[in-house]
Amino acid sequence: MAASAKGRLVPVLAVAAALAAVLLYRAPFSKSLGGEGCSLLPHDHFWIASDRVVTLGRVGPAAVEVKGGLINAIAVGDYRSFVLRRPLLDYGDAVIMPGLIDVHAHLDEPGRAEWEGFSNGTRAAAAGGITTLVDMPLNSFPSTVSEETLKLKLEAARDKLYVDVGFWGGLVPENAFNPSALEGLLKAGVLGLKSFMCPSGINDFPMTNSTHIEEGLVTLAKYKRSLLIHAERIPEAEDHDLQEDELDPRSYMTYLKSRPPSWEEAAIRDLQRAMKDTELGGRSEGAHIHIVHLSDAKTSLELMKDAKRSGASLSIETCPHYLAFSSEEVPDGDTRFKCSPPIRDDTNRENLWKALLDGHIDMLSSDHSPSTPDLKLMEEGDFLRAWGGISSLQFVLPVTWSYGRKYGVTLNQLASWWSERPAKLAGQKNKGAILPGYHADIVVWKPETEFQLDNNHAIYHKHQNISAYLGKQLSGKVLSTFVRGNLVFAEDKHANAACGVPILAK
Ligand SMILES: NC(=O)N[C@H]1NC(=O)NC1=O
Ligand SMILES: [Zn+2]
Ligand SMILES: [Zn+2]
Repeated sequence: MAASAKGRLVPVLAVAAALAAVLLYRAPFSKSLGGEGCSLLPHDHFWIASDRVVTLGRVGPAAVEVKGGLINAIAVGDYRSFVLRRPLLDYGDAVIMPGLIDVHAHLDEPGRAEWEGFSNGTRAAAAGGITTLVDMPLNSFPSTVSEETLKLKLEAARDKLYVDVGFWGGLVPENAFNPSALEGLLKAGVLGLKSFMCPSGINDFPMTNSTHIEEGLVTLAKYKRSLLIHAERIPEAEDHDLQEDELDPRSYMTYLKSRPPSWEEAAIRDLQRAMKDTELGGRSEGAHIHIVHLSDAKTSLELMKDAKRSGASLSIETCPHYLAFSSEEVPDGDTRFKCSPPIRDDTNRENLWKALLDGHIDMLSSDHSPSTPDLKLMEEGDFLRAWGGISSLQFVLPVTWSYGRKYGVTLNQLASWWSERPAKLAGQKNKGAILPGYHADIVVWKPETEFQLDNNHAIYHKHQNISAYLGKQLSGKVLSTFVRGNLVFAEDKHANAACGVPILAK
């Protein structure tokens, strides 16, 4: 009777309730683990449920039916009183949320697999509840700037992906004025393009100016794809108040002053025409500009708010390290915190949170950009010469949650910043939410579980000691990660086979 009462809520349950043969797993479910191959579960059709399922804009008890890699049905309400025909993974009060989509990660393969690589990087992603990531076109060698180099990426990725991976291509001076080369790259399947407005630190990925960008956008408009921009530019009349002999390269302040907010501001000002071009009726209507890793929460942000108000197709991301850390707390010589644009002061950090909560910053990404430890120059602690990039991929969920609790961050906001909006940016129509018909890309996690991120913690990065988060106390443990219905990570174990797929735009 109880089941039929619930049947009013979700009719599918009335059908399920009539069927016998209940198989119930209660997580943790060690005995059920050990599936061969792609999934730690030996099932293709099952239900997962908990008291906190993030779906349909709400959080509450629900059961999610997974069938053939897709979400088949969602039954909201007191699922424990239902009788379900298929195996049910009952996660109790853990959170069931759409898997995270990280639109900004550097996996560095081919060419620099010793920095990270597809296998380690996607295992770290799975362990962190990330079910899709989009790889940046630089830091691998060669950079992904042509149809041919995309092919090399795909070859290098074969059989190494534990989560699904898409690819951004590079917009560089060599292809920016060559629409047929760009079309070749877009047709080959990159989800969009990425360019730098300052030196990237990678020789075969030169910077573009605003003219290159305006031209590239015209081609992107035809394909309705996005241009991601690293927006920092060295202003022409840089009045360096830094005297060479005053520089202490171990001081974080030296590094901070060497890349002031005016660099971000100069780039955004340069982009004003390009942003205008994306408006309805503009030269590049249909294209979209996405500013990666915003650090300056002041003038750069205000300029972009204006552009959005005028109708530009524009989105903004920031990264957990800009929300978690402030320049005041970066220890001198600790180059694990070096990234560009730099982590700024505490007031700026507060303003970034405010902009995110107010909806002016649209989404989050990791900008996971590790290197080998030697390039971090940890012994010298030289901020000016060390590799700039924060290693963080596995920890973005607990970091966002742990540092966001003070600001009252909700699970729905996490799902919007980490799944729904990134899916849209990457053009993934069936990812980014728990909804019928969508890919069963799901993270199950316990927000309340605290852990110390120390050397005893299983870290799947190639070089765990370069992560800026090491030593931090975090809250939020990932229990299970599903990619298209495959249980790819559970109980600190990965599935045997890497069954993530490359995502190519059509
Ligand atoms: N090349 C590269 O990964 N650069 C990244 N690192 C960083 O800190 N900011 C970036 O853009
Ligand atoms: Zn960048
Ligand atoms: Zn980056």
